[in-house]
Amino acid sequence: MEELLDGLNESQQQAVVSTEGYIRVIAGAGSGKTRALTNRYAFIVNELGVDPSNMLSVTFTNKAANEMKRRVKKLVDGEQDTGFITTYHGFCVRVLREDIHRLFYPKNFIILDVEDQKILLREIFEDMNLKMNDKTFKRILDKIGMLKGNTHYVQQMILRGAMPDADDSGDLDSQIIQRYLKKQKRVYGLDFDDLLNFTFVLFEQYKEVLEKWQERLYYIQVDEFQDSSLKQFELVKMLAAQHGNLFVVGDPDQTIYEWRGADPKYMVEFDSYFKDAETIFLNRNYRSTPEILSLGNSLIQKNYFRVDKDMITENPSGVKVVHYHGKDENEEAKWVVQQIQEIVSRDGAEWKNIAIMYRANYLSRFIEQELIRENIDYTIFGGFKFFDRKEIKDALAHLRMIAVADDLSFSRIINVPKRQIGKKRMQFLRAKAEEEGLSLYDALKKYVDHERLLRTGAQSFIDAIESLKERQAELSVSELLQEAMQHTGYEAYMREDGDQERLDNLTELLHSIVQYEQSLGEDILLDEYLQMISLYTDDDRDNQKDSVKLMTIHTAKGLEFPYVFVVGMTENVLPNVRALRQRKERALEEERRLAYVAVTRAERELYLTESEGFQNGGQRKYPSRFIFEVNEDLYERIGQIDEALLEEAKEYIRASHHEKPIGIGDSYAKNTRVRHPVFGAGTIQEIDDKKNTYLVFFDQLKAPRPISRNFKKLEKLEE
Ligand SMILES: Nc1ncnc2c1ncn2[C@@H]1O[C@H](COP(=O)(O)OP(=O)(O)OP(=O)(O)O)[C@@H](O)[C@H]1O
Repeated sequence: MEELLDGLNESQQQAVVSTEGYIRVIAGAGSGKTRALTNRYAFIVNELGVDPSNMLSVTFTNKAANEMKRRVKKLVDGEQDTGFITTYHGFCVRVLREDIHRLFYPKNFIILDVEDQKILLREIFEDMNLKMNDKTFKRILDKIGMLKGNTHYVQQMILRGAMPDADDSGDLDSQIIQRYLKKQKRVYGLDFDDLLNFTFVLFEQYKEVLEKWQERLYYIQVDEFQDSSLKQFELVKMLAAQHGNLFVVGDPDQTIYEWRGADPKYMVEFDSYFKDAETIFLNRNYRSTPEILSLGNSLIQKNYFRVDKDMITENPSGVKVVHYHGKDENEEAKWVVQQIQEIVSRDGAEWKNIAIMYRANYLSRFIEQELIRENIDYTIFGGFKFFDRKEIKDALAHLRMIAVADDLSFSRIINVPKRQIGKKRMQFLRAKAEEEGLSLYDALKKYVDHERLLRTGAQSFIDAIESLKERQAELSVSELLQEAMQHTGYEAYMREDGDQERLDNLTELLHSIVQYEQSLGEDILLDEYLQMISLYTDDDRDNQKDSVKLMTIHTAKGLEFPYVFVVGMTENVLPNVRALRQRKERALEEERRLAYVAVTRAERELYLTESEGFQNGGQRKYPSRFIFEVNEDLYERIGQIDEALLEEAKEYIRASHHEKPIGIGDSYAKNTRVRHPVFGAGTIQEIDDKKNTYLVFFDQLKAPRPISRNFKKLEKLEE
């Protein structure tokens, strides 16, 4: 027990031992929530004697899940199954693998990523003789996403047997979408939205399945809860209903996915959903110097819709934060790269200790050019879609052929390398498969001696796959992949192709599997591996190489680096002008939270940079309002901003957007009784006009808290 509490502060310890009931932990940036969550998991297993299969631990990414598994394994008996440390989607896959047959889907359904979705759409476009381009794809994918915003469509997909022929009566887009659903059903593929929706439908229609999971999961904990969507919240709420143990951790100030449905409200109003909910605050930051933290605090205070909480730190003082202003993009890039070189030679820092962050992918370009010029090795996180690369998808399709032999994987590799099975022969196979209700692979096996398939590589392909299928149990996943690449001739084909980068990528894939096998310390099953990979998203790339790391702020979530550069801090970029146009003041707050996330990634030194010039639309570039919002004493400025430009910038900012959200809360008099969504009831003790705050003495807290007068959720209590 001591071991699990050792080195934790009082609030962290409280979080670890709070196992029963509904509990929310509001944990600020760098406050050690990962450590608290991991130790809590171990506490429940080791000290309460609960089996890990009775516990669900939801993380935001697969990478976070793997990291947590690794840490948990060190604390609990290594043999324990940690399969329920997973993402929302990963959990849904578990549920569906057990019971999806009730919805007339096979248990080995496949998971479709965006690339797979595009392949299906491409086929449809071909069938319908339509021209395709990226824009149409995106439009259709967006529409499909909208259709899948609720569960109504699921009913249509789960009807027993094949779906009826596409109805060609609607407009073109809806015809495409109908065909898409039908194709999806044919390959038994579920995309990310389906995973959640099918789970909901399953739970709704088969109460016993829901009850089974409710019964099984005694303890549920959720990380990054501020970024949960309504559906995700409902899912955990439903699951926790039986045993009533739901523990959520998050930081409302770091909600950065509102644009895709996340809502910090479930965190902020947690106690209105669950009456006896307890709240624990983690507000000691272990990551950053006081200089960096104060700047973060000063920035995020400008948000109206938030729970007021200042982070504190006992870390030793460091250097001041720097705002660099350059005369043009070139100068900005040069300055950043020069600083990086200085940091390395001055502090003996490693390249990988340095991160460059930006609001949008395209902003990496000007920095990249300079890094290349100076011969500095760098890696782009996220933007580089490793698992979307052709050779990687091909390699994984081979593994899928061994595991499920689904039509998508089959179509992908049957003629790579060339086996003389082109369009015509594929049409023949498709027709046979359709007529007889077979998969393409089964149709190939059945008709391999048919004259249409003579003089093709069909037989040797079948032999290779079948022999690997037989040996599946005795080989590890990495061995299977290696053998598949050899026996099917894929590796030889790659070698002939001569693209070294592709070969390197294949080696890297193999390497990553070996590493994964080793880090888990247990054998993984092929099915499990494939499932994990198909749930991977861009956020999950891990990279230990000693190189400077470049990434968008979204990708930086949850990470930390000794030295951080936030580049392109220009008005209209951060805050992003399009987001502002679409969602007005809500977006401005989200943009500010993004800036806050970026700033709070830094441990020792933080640099905010921007430069003059013109934006794409011809608009003059101004420094971001977020720089002006921060108290000036908190940073040092390098580079001269002309008076005129400064005035122009401030005028532009004043004029362009609402200064304050509409409908700000009323003004209350001294001694008014109020209710706060997190702190509960309290009395206004004083009003500070200068800071525009109320000093409120909350009944359940020992010291008063300053609450912004603009905070909308401070309600008057009628007593
Ligand atoms: N009790 C502690 N004593 C010393 N260091 C700690 C303690 N708790 C956490 N840390 C360290 O503080 C840093 C931040 O912790 P962690 O990454 O868990 O923060 P977080 O709350 O997830 O942050 P964020 O939400 O900003 O991503 C880590 O380097 C961690 O090792």
